[in-house]
Amino acid sequence: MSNQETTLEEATHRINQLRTDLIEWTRQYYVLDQPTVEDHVYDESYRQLTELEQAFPSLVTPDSPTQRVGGQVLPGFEKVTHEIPMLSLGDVFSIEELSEFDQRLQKSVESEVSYNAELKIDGLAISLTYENGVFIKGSTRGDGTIGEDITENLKTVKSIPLTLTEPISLEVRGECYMPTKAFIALNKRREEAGEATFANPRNAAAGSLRQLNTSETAQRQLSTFIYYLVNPEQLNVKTQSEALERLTKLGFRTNNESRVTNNMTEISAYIAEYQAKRHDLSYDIDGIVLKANLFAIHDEVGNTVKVPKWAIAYKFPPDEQETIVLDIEWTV
Ligand SMILES: NC(=O)c1cc2c(=O)c3cc(F)ccc3oc2nc1N
Repeated sequence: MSNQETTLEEATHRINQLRTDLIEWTRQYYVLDQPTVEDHVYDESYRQLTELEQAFPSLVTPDSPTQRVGGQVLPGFEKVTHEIPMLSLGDVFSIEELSEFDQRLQKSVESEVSYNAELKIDGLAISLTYENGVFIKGSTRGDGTIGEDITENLKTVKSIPLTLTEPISLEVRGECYMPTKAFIALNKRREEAGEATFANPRNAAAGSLRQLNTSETAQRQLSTFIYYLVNPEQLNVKTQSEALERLTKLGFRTNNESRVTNNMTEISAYIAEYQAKRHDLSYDIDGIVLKANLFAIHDEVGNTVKVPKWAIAYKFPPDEQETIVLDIEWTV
């Protein structure tokens, strides 16, 4: 075999090994929050992969970790139509209103309604589409029907898998957010650079995803929690709690603070627990989301034009910490 072929074969073998390692290490660090290798080990492998791909461009694949860095400056964002509208959640602001929602829903269906209770992440709603297990499109909610194609920016978000653990085609939805630590560091950098700071992590995440310079997005340390499987029957999943388990197995980052609750007592306890824990979390939440756990109930009660009738968001009252910050800003 000529020298070139041998190195091509070696390169193929070496690239596959590096890619497998880097994809697994990325998943452990960014999806599971359980890194197993030191940064310098990751960086050295990444450097070798980049070098080999530059020497053998034909060996680059869409799921290679090197495809995440962005580095393009986009002319703008294409529009995307959501085949299935991306709705918003109805809001309630008290346990009484929540109880009324629960009673209304219990009355409109025969079976006992149990809810999957989830933290309401304060970020930006996104939709991710995969074809045969490969990430092909990501978009914002927009007005629920028309969103913006931000695929290139979402590729830089390391908790978003570029390939799934199974070669299936599906759409999922979730929240893209900026962790509190990343938000504080970003605002510090911006302040030092004499740039305007972001008011909160949600605005920072939105601003980061709307960057036309994708390498800027790549530096914003965004993360995700995926919470919605658009076609659960496709995967033969019957409840929201099962859907979250399935999404995790497929390689998505899901929030593991969610819990099935069977009555208002358990719901109130969950709300009290996370209202107390709110500032110990590494990300902002602005409430709790309750979803009828059984998908059969979703089909039975359906949606209004704007919101699902099988889910509700309970918003936390603004806590003193936020009001103090507002006062300081106001006086300044
Ligand atoms: N911010 C959130 O953490 C969060 C948001 C939504 C939604 O916006 C949402 C909107 C729908 F039409 C249906 C289900 C949903 O479930 C959701 N679940 C969540 N955990």
